[in-house]
Amino acid sequence: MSDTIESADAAAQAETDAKWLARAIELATLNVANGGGPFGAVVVRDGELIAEGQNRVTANLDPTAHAEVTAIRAACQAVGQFWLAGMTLYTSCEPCPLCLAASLWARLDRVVFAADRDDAARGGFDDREFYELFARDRATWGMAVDSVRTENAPEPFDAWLEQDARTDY
Ligand SMILES: Nc1nc2[nH]cnc2c(=O)[nH]1
Repeated sequence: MSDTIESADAAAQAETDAKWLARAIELATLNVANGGGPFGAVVVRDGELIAEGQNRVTANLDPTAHAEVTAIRAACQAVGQFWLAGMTLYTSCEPCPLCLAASLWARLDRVVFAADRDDAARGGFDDREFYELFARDRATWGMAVDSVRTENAPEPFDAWLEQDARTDY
């Protein structure tokens, strides 16, 4: 590809990214006005909006209802699949570890964010704190994570592997 075509492609991509990030940021700010957290996200495929999401943690009494997770759930419902390969998640803020893992599980092609974990920290959110936590030994966490390996612990996986009709994901 020539340098000219490459830079034209990059410019078009930057314009597309800016457009969808603007919508994600708009959703985030609207959510604050409605009493929710300052996070919004959209899922896009081939230039088409598939789904939108806003943070619903306090509204739904659901600590996992982050904007990205809400958008991923809505997108999966919209396309009737549990994977989002070929799609991009645009989010108003860097995904926290939960949202990043959800993006990996959803098999998204790409994640694009505007504000970052430092902006979130300024707002009083623990995103950066949790990234730092994952980098440390679990023994240093405030939450105990204990492994109790019972004799039958592997049984569900035996059942899974023996299940010919299973749906892999
Ligand atoms: N990226 C992101 N970080 C958060 N931290 C708390 N809630 C959220 C959310 O919805 N999205």
